[in-house]
Amino acid sequence: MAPRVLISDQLSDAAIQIFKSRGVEVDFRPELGKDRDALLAVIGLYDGLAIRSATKVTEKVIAAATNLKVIGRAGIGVDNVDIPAATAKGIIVMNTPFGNAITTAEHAIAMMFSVARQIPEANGSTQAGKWEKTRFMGVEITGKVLGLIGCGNIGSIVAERAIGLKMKVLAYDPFLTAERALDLGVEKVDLDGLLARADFISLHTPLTEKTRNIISADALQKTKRGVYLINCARGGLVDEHALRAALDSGHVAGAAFDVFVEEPAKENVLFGAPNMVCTPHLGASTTEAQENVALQVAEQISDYLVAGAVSNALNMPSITAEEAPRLVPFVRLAEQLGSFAGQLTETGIKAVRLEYAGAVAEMNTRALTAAALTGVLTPLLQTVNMVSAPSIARDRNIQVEEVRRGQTGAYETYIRLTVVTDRQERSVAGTVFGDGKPRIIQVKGINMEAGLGPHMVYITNEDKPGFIGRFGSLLGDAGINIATFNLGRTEPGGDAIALLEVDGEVPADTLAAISALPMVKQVKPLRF
Ligand SMILES: NC(=O)c1ccc[n+]([C@@H]2O[C@H](COP(=O)([O-])OP(=O)(O)OC[C@H]3O[C@@H](n4cnc5c(N)ncnc54)[C@H](O)[C@@H]3O)[C@@H](O)[C@H]2O)c1
Ligand SMILES: O=C(O)CC[C@@H](O)C(=O)O
Repeated sequence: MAPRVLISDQLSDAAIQIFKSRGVEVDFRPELGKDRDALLAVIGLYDGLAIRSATKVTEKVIAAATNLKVIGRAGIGVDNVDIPAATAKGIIVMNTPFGNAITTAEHAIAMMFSVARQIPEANGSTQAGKWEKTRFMGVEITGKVLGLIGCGNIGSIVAERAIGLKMKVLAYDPFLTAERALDLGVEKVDLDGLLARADFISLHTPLTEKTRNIISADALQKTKRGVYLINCARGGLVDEHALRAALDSGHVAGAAFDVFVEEPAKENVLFGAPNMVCTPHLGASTTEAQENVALQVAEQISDYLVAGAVSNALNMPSITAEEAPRLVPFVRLAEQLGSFAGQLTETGIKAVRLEYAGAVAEMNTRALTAAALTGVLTPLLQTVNMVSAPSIARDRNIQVEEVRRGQTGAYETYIRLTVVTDRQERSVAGTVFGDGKPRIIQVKGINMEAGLGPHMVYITNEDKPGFIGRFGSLLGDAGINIATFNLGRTEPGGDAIALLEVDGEVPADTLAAISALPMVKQVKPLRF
């Protein structure tokens, strides 16, 4: 059945064409972004959801989204999506991090000129027939200092444009490296240094607990008298009440805001302040940017739903469309190894260690580790997948370790998974053969070779004569057919293991009878 996607915000037509051309069924219902109850009523029908900023994907929406696999944000900010809730439910959240960056940077520059020359007010006054030539005295930006708070995708484009306009650019961004600052031609400074020196300040960070009110009343006091403030990033980065006071007192000469604490901003403390320029979150609103983000989001959602490729996900490692087909058998192997160990683990897990050797060490091991953790956790939890497993492991303080090395043994590819509990370490290793099928090749360091089917039985026993015959009779008496039988042992007469595929579920009394055989140490039915 073709996957179904809902577009619940205004998105360029380009997205619809892409979905259709990829064989994805698409419903374009932008009215649902503003009607939560209507969205709740239908969201259960969809595998994918494409949004901009109007749709609020809350915990409640996610709880109702029983089939949803992916949420794609045509844009950058994902503050309208409850990512922890989506992650916990195994839903991928993607954005399009570059598609509207130039457009938004241009908006910030346009806002800087607008406020420096009071263009909106001068426009209103002129068209009202007032011709107030002496009222609108502006400032030049040439030679002025622009302070950027946040110098990522958009901030760095603003920096390039501002340098082209002959401004001196300072940047405060804890994640900006000295090399990148040098490349961009900006001076990396601390926040207080920026506040003290900037003639214009432009914000380009996400809204986080660290950046909320980064421009507070206190920060405003540290700025130069006559400073201009531009915010085309997120409402909440600036304390709006403190800014209003600073505009009224004339300490801040002007401010240009595209974003507000509450949106849509129908009323706001900043409205009507002296030299305040406002736009209704138009930063990304150009034909070019909207086409870019719509195309990108539709491609990303389709790639995931149709081919399993993951790009620009905020809660899952990326998997390219090219690598997806090669990765799939290893994802299956990693998940099976995890599931094998997870089903045998009965006490709290302290750590999971993954060793990748040979060609698989060069693959996307983050994705494989996510698959292995899914396998480990699935027997313990109701719903877990590659999206939610790493965060569940983190929440439960399970230490996850990855080791990668070249080929060491006979197998071209080799993955060993070890689960560490308070009581013991249990490891299981596997490979993928040329037929693309995963095989188990080692359990507890004992070599063997077994494929995994839906019903398996795992036995540890002493390597003594008579075990196979008695064990086979017990299964035969219960009417259970053996499909495959694989054995391994440390040494003749030492520890032995048996891994069988059977054609149905083994009844509990048969398992009990097997477990009562004198040489048997452990019997465990496994499901895959
Ligand atoms: N107005 C609009 O329509 C519009 C359009 C696109 C993006 N945006 C917003 O613009 C902002 C920037 O987007 P981007 O694509 O450049 O993001 P980005 O992730 O590329 O850059 C953000 C930068 O902020 C920095 N940063 C994080 N925490 C910081 C802190 N405490 N102090 C200083 N810097 C910090 C990061 O290191 C990063 O370099 C986002 O909030 C995004 O949602 C708005
Ligand atoms: O979709 C929009 O118009 C705004 C997008 C912008 O806020 C973003 O974060 O990408």
